[in-house]
Amino acid sequence: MSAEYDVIVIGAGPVGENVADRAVQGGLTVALVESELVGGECSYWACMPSKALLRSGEAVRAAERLDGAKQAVSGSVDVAAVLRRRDSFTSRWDDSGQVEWVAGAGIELVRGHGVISGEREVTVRTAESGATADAPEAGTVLRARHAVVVATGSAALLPDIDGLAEASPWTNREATSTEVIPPRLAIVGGGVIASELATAFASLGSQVTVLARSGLLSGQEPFAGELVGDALRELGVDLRLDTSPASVERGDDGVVRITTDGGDTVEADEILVATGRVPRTSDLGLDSVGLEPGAWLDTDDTLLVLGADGSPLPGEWLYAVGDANHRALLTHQGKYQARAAGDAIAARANGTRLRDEPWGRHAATADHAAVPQVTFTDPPIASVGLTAAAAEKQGLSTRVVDFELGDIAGASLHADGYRGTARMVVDEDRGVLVGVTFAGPDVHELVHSATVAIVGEVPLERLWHAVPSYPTISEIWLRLLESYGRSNDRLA
Ligand SMILES: Cc1cc2nc3c(=O)[nH]c(=O)nc-3n(C[C@H](O)[C@H](O)[C@H](O)COP(=O)(O)OP(=O)(O)OC[C@H]3O[C@@H](n4cnc5c(N)ncnc54)[C@H](O)[C@@H]3O)c2cc1C
Ligand SMILES: NC(=O)c1ccc[n+]([C@@H]2O[C@H](COP(=O)([O-])OP(=O)(O)OC[C@H]3O[C@@H](n4cnc5c(N)ncnc54)[C@H](O)[C@@H]3O)[C@@H](O)[C@H]2O)c1
Repeated sequence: MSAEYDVIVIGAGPVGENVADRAVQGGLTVALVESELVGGECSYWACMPSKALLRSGEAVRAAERLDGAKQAVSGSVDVAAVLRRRDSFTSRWDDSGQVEWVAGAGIELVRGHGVISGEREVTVRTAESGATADAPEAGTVLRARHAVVVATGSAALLPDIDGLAEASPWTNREATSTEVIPPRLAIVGGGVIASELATAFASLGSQVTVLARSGLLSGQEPFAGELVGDALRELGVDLRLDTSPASVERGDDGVVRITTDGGDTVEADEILVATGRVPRTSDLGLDSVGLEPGAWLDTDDTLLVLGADGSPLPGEWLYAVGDANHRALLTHQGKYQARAAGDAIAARANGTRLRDEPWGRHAATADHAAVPQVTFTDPPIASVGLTAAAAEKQGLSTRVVDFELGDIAGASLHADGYRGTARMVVDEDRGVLVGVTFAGPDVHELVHSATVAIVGEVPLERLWHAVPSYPTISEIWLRLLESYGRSNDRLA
């Protein structure tokens, strides 16, 4: 069986859904191929359930930090209610709502595992078709008139640790969909997933031990990891930094015993691996078009896949968006790429003008300059652009300004004993911001102001005229600019 469409998208996560939608809006016909649930990792095992597991504990602690409110808080988080709320956000792992959206958007959903079987050709394997990795030809063949888009996302990386694979470790999937809060949970890793899920499970009553090879959140400003580390310790988490498991064993009693590289032993009921991601490109037929199976897919800024010679494949037909291209492993950034790619495919197909210059409609320029991220720890870390260290590494002439958030009137009103730090990194040659980090309670929503300033390349002289309201935490902007200006001609 075969069928022809203008565009075939492999993977119906948030990013695949968006690229398909944009291509349809550009007047093209689109088949969207999905092997599991429409909505992808983000909806069912990542962003949504993890935030649902975190939010109730955060709300309770926010009240506990505030005199007058803390007296109203009795008891602890209701675990069963939190799990019910998580279940409602994942629609109990039922994708019919998203399937309905796909149909309403005019996209043709094809269930099954998509494999690139040649130029502009995808073979979809289903259990019924009898196709296998060795005999993929038994599947349904889809042909694309214009483009094939890889939006297959990423999966948890399982590090090569003696005994780990045999110990039935949890990945983000088991952790975010669990019905049981393990009394003792060991988490391997010190990045965003480890920090968020340590916060969530400690709030839900687990005794959590974190084994992190380096510090916490090491890709972010150093004060972020320090603040989150202190908060995790206050939640009772046993933080073992500069530590990795040397071996892991699950005994007949079900208990996981971890021997660390320092020779210590940690016992736990479950072990969660949060040590990074691998692309879901190993069984995707990449070798059929000269690409390396299992690798992240490099792209240009219109998201066209680049071959080994650094140029798009002949005929410019293969795109990669979202986690699969490793530009930024974040839903919002993948969806931004999807808008650029979907519109670029339509422009190329319709022969209309391609705006692929930096910051043009069809170029994902922000991936290089202004990627925002909120780490939903308690307190959260909200950052965009470059850290001070990354800016220095790029050879920029920078000035770094820090200010304690607790010294802002709005912050001290917001929570008693408010503790947090903000940093802005200024490119001194251009007089604009290249990076901003806020670390403190309820800073999540502040980050978009910084994103606008960076993307708009707003000169600091002009930013000075963006007056934050009193008494809000946004007054951090005034304090950062005052601190910068007092010893700098630009704002003197
Ligand atoms: C625990 C956790 C928490 C996170 N929290 C956040 C957050 O708060 N905010 C944020 O921005 N990001 C967060 N992320 C990252 C976010 O989940 C990813 O960046 C996002 O899911 C990427 O979207 P995607 O569409 O590229 O891939 P995915 O969401 O992984 O979707 C890919 C889809 O492709 C399908 N697929 C794969 N291969 C094939 C094939 N061959 N044929 C057919 N279908 C296929 C898969 O079944 C899946 O449905 C989190 C990640 C984790 C693990
Ligand atoms: N709120 C959000 O935006 C959010 C939430 C979760 C995940 N994500 C995305 O998911 C991606 C993956 O997150 P992640 O936390 O898995 O990866 P990561 O790359 O951020 O962190 C991996 C961590 O594991 C540690 N590590 C690696 N091997 C180890 C070992 N053998 N022993 C001990 N520690 C080890 C590393 O030192 C590092 O701290 C992130 O890049 C992020 O973009 C985003």
